[in-house]
Amino acid sequence: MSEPIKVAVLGAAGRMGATVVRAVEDAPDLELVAALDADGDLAAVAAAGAQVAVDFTVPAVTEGNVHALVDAGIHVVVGTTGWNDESLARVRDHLADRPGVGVLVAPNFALGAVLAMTFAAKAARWFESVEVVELHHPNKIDAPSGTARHTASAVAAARAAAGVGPSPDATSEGLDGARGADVDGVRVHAVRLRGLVAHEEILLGNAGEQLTIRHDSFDRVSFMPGVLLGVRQVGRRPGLTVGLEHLLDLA
Ligand SMILES: NC(=O)C1=CN([C@@H]2O[C@H](COP(=O)(O)OP(=O)(O)OC[C@H]3O[C@@H](n4cnc5c(N)ncnc54)[C@H](OP(=O)(O)O)[C@@H]3O)[C@@H](O)[C@H]2O)C=CC1
Ligand SMILES: O=C(O)C1=N[C@H](C(=O)O)C[C@H](O)C1
Repeated sequence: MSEPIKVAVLGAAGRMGATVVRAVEDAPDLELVAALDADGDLAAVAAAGAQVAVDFTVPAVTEGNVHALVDAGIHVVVGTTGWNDESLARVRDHLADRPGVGVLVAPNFALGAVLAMTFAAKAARWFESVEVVELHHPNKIDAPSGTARHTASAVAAARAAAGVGPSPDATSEGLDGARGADVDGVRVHAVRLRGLVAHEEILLGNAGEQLTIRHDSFDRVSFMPGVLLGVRQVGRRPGLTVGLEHLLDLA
């Protein structure tokens, strides 16, 4: 058997980070060499000989972590949300100067969530109306979720490519926020409720019919197969990859 991949986890005391630490420790082909939290020194990741770092921290620090790790020649798997076109472009530019280094940014590592997004994008051109509802635990700091943003963008791109116009909406008065956030022209609604983990519904409507695509993560272990797939593959994918769908042959 070949040498195990040396892995560091950033945000290791968090809900996701702690789950990733356990998953890496349980994987015979991976070796946990560093586990850092907010008070940790990023230099410890390179000092420990990490080949791949997994980032589940907070939107305010994740981009800085990625740039520092890329400088150190360490591949990065990022689950932290809050990324946008500009921050992704900065990482893509940085990687152009570091050939051989791979970064995977995925808003959702649950296989079912990736499939739900893919199915929604495929269905979107055939329906007059599409809206996205995401439902999460109330400790989540960003809204709407990274998954919902990624889904809405994919739906919008698929509709634009097919020449389908915006969902009909006669709303001309009401309270601010009642129609949710506008992501590339697709309405996205965020629910925060004690007891939930991570859930998403894509509602697609035509006259006389509705298709609902729903995914539920009941436990954070649901994200682990995708995270470990990313850890195993990121070193073989130089440059920036956005979305787990690219590793699943679904893009
Ligand atoms: N891609 C995916 O599949 C998934 C993505 N997520 C995303 O992952 C992120 C984390 O979620 P979750 O685990 O629930 O959040 P938590 O708040 O539980 O965890 C975040 C952790 O990061 C730590 N942290 C803050 N700053 C730093 C830093 N500079 N270096 C290292 N660690 C730091 C925090 O420490 P402290 O509390 O001390 O500040 C905390 O322990 C979110 O953006 C969430 O949206 C979540 C689930 C799945
Ligand atoms: O914060 C969470 O919990 C989650 N965050 C990700 C997101 O914002 O999409 C993924 C999943 O929904 C869980």
